[in-house]
Amino acid sequence: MTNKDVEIGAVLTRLEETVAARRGASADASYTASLLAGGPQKCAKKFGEEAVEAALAAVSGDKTHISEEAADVLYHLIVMLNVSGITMDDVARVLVRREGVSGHQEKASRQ
Ligand SMILES: N=c1c2ncn([C@@H]3O[C@H](COP(=O)(O)OP(=O)(O)OP(=O)(O)O)[C@@H](O)[C@H]3O)c2ncn1[C@@H]1O[C@H](COP(=O)(O)O)[C@@H](O)[C@H]1O
Repeated sequence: MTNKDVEIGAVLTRLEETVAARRGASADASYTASLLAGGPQKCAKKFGEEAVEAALAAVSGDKTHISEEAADVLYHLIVMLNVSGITMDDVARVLVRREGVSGHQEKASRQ
């Protein structure tokens, strides 16, 4: 495995492409296809469960467990975004817009 193979942007892009390619695949052969077939509700439920599991892992302090649960969260986030018609580029654009804006500053601007 090279450094480029594990570069987070490249990994997430490959995962997003794999998830998109599973649309319409057999739910028996593909776990992703089974989630997508369940629609936004099923994907959101699964994402929520994985997010809670990651939070519990963070409290445990076990670094391997945290990394594994975080990977589950990212996978389920990408599935949930796909079923909602949102791309990672859409999310990236929001993050870029926020760059340099403190959370405190952003919150104050809403009040
Ligand atoms: N990255 C992942 C990935 N991370 C987690 N998971 C699955 O997410 C599920 C996590 O849910 P749980 O821990 O609650 O396990 P579970 O109880 O078996 O799940 P449920 O029956 O409750 O849905 C497990 O089944 C994991 O295998 C993933 N499944 C697939 N991928 C990627 O998606 C690709 C395509 O997978 P398929 O669609 O299955 O071909 C794979 O090659 C991987 O790259």
